[in-house]
Amino acid sequence: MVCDAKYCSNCVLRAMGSMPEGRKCVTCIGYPIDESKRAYLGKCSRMLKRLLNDLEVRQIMKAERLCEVNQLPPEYIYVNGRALYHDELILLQSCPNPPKKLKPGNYWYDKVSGLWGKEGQKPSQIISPHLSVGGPIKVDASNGNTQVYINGREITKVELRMLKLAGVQCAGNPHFWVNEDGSYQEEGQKNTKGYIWGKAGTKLLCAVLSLPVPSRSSHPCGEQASSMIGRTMPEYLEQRAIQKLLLIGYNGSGTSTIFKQAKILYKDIPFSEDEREQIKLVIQSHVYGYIGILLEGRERFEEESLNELRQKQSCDGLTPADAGGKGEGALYSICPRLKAFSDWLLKIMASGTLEAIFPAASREYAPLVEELWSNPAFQATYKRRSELETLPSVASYFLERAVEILKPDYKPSDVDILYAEHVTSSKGLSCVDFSFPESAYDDDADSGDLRDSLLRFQLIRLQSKGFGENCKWLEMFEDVRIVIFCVSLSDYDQFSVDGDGNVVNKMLLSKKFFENMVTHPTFEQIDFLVLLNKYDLFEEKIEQVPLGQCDWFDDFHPVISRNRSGSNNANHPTLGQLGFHYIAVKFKRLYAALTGRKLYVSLVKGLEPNSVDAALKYAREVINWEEERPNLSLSEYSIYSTEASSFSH
Ligand SMILES: Nc1nc2c(ncn2[C@@H]2O[C@H](COP(=O)(O)OP(=O)(O)OP(=O)(O)O)[C@@H](O)[C@H]2O)c(=O)[nH]1
Ligand SMILES: [Mg+2]
Repeated sequence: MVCDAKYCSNCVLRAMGSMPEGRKCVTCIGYPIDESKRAYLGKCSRMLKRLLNDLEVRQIMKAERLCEVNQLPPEYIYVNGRALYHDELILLQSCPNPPKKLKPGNYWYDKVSGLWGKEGQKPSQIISPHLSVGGPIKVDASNGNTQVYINGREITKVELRMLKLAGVQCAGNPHFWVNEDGSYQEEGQKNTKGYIWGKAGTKLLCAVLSLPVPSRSSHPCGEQASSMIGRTMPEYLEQRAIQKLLLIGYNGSGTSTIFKQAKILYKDIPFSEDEREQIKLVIQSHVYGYIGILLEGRERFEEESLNELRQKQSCDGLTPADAGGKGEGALYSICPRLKAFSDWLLKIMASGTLEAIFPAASREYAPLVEELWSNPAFQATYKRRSELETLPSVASYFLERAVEILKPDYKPSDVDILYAEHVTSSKGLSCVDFSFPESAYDDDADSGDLRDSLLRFQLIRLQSKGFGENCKWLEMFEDVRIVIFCVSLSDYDQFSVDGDGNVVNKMLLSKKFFENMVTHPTFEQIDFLVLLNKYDLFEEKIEQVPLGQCDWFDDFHPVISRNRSGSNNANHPTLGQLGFHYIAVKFKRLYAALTGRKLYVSLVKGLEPNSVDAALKYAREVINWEEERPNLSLSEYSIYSTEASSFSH
């Protein structure tokens, strides 16, 4: 702790004596510690644990942390440009919500709101307000250049971005007065204009932007999804910066599926009770929607078969009355009660208010759905569901269990949630933080594995629909460690309408989006990992539909061995494997041509947990390689500094 001496396990106890101040040579006792070692205070080494019993270790570590001489010297802490006095430091450390991991250095503190940060940097935390410590805050405390002010401090770009996204009017260089609860007003005015952290979305934004939000103790009822971030972890883990992974992809590429998989894989409670209740309603309204599509189809089939019947009759010279209007057309006809239900449902769907009928609908109509499901006309329609273009392919998964799902006491399973569409986030932005669980099977090196299990990651999913014309607000993701770009392999024969109203191949739309992203200035220095997703569908499809359906792939001429018969033999790759490698190379070449850099590519089956797990671990590897490069020359100390790691390139 003091002199950097190192001892072998035979001498260590003799050299340190009874350790009244923790680990120090006998001659160093009474002297302050080396500040660069402060982070190790109270964290016992393995060697000492071997030499002493549990109780002894605990006592020594406690002494090391708490003894007078090992405490932070107040004169090393500057707040708003002035060194602290002893009492001020005590006040700061003993307040209900103290700065985390206080180290010697220069800090700024906004006493009104409690915002706290390192001098020249954006806020890192919101601590207890109104503490009388340090000098008055300076305008340039955080080195902002936005001409927008909070409590006399010019705020940073990232804070301004957050304010704008949170809906705070920032035109005309305003000076805001922000209180500890987030209520704000313009300077010189009396009215509170709103609450900065009031909306759930704002907390999420702050999490993504690495900006602090008020701690739960000051907001006992403000339990939000994102306020879990950084709070469920033991404090020592927070010493490391969170590694952000940005997950993007063209519509339907599978980003929300991968996001949900990550939650299911890595969170003890992937979805809270509240979330499940919400998701249940979404799933139920989808199922009503699918039933509506089938009912619409039923009307069409009924009409078609009636028309056919009429044609046949007029050919035979009969009038409809002669035939009695019955016959084949009846296959698709339903009784008046079900017809009334059908009319009602189709009307609700047409008016776009399907979601509004919940949760009342599940109580009222569950028995009718049951009756409908066992109705022959409905079943006949269900058999022809592949003819209904608007029915998504996941519909069958839910429709098979429609009766159960539409009951009021239905509880969605994780797999239901995985398959359900549009349950991730309404705003197109969602994030989840996690650590890879320690695994006994993973690697041989146990310490490496442990280290990895302590690393924190944040997966941020951004829906492509939310991107503005020029992707301006992508800037807020400048500190992500990797961009995971998801592509649906099965899109190569699909078409969609682009922004200009043209019908374009979806793989080409994905490619265009990829080009826009990799050349975006924000991502200039950031690695990309392309996930070629939906490999399960692709494998099947490529056997039926040539890859050349997409113009970009028109030079795919695989050499197919005669006896490939779908085997996984490396000498006889399947058509699916050949196609995957071909497309991977296409993306790699495109990326190299645009950026001159190396692209990482991986194959994924989004609906299979193991596959997503492997893909995200691959992303972690890429980050690790990247990290080892610039950090080789830095001292051990910098590993623990949250600033040094990601922003050095
Ligand atoms: N068969 C198969 N289906 C998948 C796979 N990954 C995703 N899907 C399905 O593809 C559909 C679209 O996936 P999403 O995860 O919603 O895609 P998205 O990127 O969120 O797209 P948007 O919701 O349009 O933004 C869903 O019905 C998924 O269940 C996969 O690997 N295999
Ligand atoms: Mg989706």
